[in-house]
Amino acid sequence: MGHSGAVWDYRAATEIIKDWNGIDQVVVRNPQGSSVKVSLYGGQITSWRNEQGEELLFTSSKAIFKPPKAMRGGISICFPQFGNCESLQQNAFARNRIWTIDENPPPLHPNDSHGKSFIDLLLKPSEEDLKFWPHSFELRLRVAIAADGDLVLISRVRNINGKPFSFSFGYHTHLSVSDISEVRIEGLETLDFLDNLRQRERFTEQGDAITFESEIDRVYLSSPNVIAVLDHERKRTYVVRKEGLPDVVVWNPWEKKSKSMTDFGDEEYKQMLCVDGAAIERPITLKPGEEWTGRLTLSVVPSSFCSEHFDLQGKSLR
Ligand SMILES: O=P(O)(O)OC[C@H]1O[C@H](O)[C@H](O)[C@@H](O)[C@@H]1O
Repeated sequence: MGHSGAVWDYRAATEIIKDWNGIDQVVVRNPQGSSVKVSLYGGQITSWRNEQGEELLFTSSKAIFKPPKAMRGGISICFPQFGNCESLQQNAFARNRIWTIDENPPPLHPNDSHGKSFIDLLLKPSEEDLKFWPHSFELRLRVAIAADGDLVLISRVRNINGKPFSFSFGYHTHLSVSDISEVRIEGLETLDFLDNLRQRERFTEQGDAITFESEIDRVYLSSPNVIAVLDHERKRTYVVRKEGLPDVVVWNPWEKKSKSMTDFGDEEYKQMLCVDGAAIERPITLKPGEEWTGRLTLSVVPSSFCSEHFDLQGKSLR
């Protein structure tokens, strides 16, 4: 769809296409040509491209585009649980449900206006969902592509239940990298983390920036709101800004685990790094009628913008 006249009309900036299973997928473009795709299956972000049309998120060549699993790649919305617990499937279940387009969402905070290229999605629990997670909620997701190409995700969870409930949440984000051994994360140094590879034992990060030479699956706790993922080979840096999401999960399955995953190529761990803004250690509790908001903004900047300058670029989270 094109747009008519001088005014950028967000309806014209969105296009509905069918995804791999005939499920609707919304493509949102900004006037500069950056785009994001979101599937109504899981509210999963399946693509984020810059003005040059370059894909910025990783998707496995072996991804299985079929419910009931989430597609291996992009960004999946993990709610009401990020991680494992006995009653629910790992990282489930919002990412395995069909969402709807929210034509008339309650207004967002005025600071949450990111131009006019956006779409709003909504998930409510089915009767079946309520049997194993008996808490009525509304989960809203705003997906926006800002004028500068930033990808903005705003999730809102509202308790429409008679009783309080608690949940964890995560944006399970697969970044596309040139070579994992050339990548480092800045912003997590000296933090405490739970090591999922060692029964969630708590450790303190020692070194400088985080680099990769083996499998990693950690929940960094109470992290700063801005984190940088530097890709030396591509000379570009992902800047992750978050709000309401104190924790960061860092995951790479490395060689051995990759080989055991049916929906992931044996060598693909080299081109992927998951850096997930999340709320895990302290679950969010909502009383009846209360609402929680979790915001994530992803930007890509040339690596020549060194990390100390991130806060000087005039980019705030909102
Ligand atoms: O296979 P998935 O359910 O998408 O999970 C993939 C990974 O997600 C998170 O990063 C968890 O910390 C990992 O333990 C998990 O293996």
